[in-house]
Amino acid sequence: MFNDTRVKLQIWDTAGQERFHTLSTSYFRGAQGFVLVYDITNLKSFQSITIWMNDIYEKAGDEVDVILLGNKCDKESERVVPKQKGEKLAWEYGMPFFETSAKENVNIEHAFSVLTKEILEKKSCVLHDLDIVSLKETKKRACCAF
Ligand SMILES: Nc1nc2c(ncn2[C@@H]2O[C@H](COP(=O)(O)OP(=O)(O)OP(=O)(O)O)[C@@H](O)[C@H]2O)c(=O)[nH]1
Repeated sequence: MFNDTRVKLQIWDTAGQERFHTLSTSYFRGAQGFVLVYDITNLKSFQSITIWMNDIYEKAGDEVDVILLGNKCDKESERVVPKQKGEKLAWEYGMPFFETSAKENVNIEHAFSVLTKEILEKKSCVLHDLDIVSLKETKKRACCAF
């Protein structure tokens, strides 16, 4: 629930396709938000984030909302990606960042709430803009009719 509005999320998991970098463009088309997840115990997964960001910008546009998650934060002893590196990367792209643990349910709900809120805020902005456009158009038509 956001401001008394019930929101239904439709979440698509890439189900391993990302390993071959063969994600169908239908994953990007029409998506309003992206959750980019790396594994804090796997450097390669962190390094791939930049490639995915470029893909998202290219295929979904730079207006789309993205959040970055460093998952498996319960495995502190196996960590190879410092938290600051995740924070810095997220800062460079201007996106929210959280370390999460899907296993221990750390920050998962919060992360999705933040993404949902960003999407909703953007949507209400667009609707507001559309209102302004249609108002202007109505006025113009009225003017021409005289
Ligand atoms: N310790 C720990 N293990 C996790 C966490 N999240 C996922 N795992 C484990 O990591 C492995 C991979 O998890 P998946 O959810 O299949 O990861 P994925 O990247 O979505 O895998 P694909 O769907 O094949 O792309 C599984 O063994 C999970 O149990 C976490 O937060 N902590």
